[in-house]
Amino acid sequence: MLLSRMDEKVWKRRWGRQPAYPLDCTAGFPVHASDEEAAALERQNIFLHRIYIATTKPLWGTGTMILFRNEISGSPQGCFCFGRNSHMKMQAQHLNLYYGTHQALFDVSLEVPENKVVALIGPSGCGKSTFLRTLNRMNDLIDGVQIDGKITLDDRDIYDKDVDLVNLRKRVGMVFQRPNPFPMSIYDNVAYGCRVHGLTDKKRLDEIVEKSLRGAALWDEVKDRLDASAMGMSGGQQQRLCIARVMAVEPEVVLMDEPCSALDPISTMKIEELVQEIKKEYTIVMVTHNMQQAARVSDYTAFFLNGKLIEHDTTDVIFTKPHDKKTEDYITGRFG
Ligand SMILES: Nc1ncnc2c1ncn2[C@@H]1O[C@H](COP(=O)(O)OP(=O)(O)OP(=O)(O)O)[C@@H](O)[C@H]1O
Repeated sequence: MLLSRMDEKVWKRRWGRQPAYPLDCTAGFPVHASDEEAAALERQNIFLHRIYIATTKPLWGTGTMILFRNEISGSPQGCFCFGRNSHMKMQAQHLNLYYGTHQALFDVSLEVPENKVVALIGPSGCGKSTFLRTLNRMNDLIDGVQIDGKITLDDRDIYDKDVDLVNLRKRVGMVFQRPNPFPMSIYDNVAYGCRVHGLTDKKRLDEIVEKSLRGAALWDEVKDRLDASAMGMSGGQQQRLCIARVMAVEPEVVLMDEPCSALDPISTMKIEELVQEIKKEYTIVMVTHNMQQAARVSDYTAFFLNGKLIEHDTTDVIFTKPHDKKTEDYITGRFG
């Protein structure tokens, strides 16, 4: 008998908090029981006497999973997840990628929870940027790239034939390693994407430009020179401008490929603060070489090596008690 739902009042009384639905299980065994089955268990007090809590584990999401085992046999009986279980905004499943005959990604499966920051780490050439680019099909622009596997955005495969790439890249925006403002005014940089998508109303554009620049913590610095060229800004300002430009089209996911690698420490700090702030509204996947940065800004960390995803977990777990020796060696600077 497996538990997946219990009477909420009973649960609340016992655990002092509301259970979260839908429940799920990452432990690799099913958790389905009807309400009647769960209630029947409760009536018989089976929950109390025969099943005990064996493990609590933070989930790849935002919840905690309690795994129940049979007290006598020790076999898993089910699990219960509480806390809010994040919606998985994007999921890669068994992804392989080839540049011509060179295979750069091997069977990568990774979930990206909504409104979280996922850091991709690993030594140079391990496939972080390649993986990042698969999330909005930027690799399609490279000749000879072949992909198999699946990547979903809100459960829809982004590699389906009828997916509109312009719309996909609006929903999944990208900030590059080096700030790449367009050679035009600050205002026009931010308004660019909206205009491409057909927005011409000046008042609406003004609102969007201001909101995006505020969102990118840049408004106060540039509000009096919106018509000045973006090329005259500092590197850190340019990178925040690029983030504002992405935010202006209201993406759901923001991909960042080492967004601070060309920036000084103060600009880096500003971008990190910005990432913390904007994750309330966006889901962020960030490639970084900087371990401290991954530890500071991300909720989850995925470690890549030689095109393989070695492991992924909460950032806390990856940095304090990784499961794989290779991860530990990399985190502690023994290689890479
Ligand atoms: N356009 C390309 N054509 C052919 N091979 C490529 C291309 N881009 C990347 N690769 C190869 O794919 C592998 C993964 O590269 P990728 O740039 O994704 O790694 P990375 O982990 O992001 O590295 P870095 O940290 O140095 O940016 C490498 O072997 C690289 O040489």
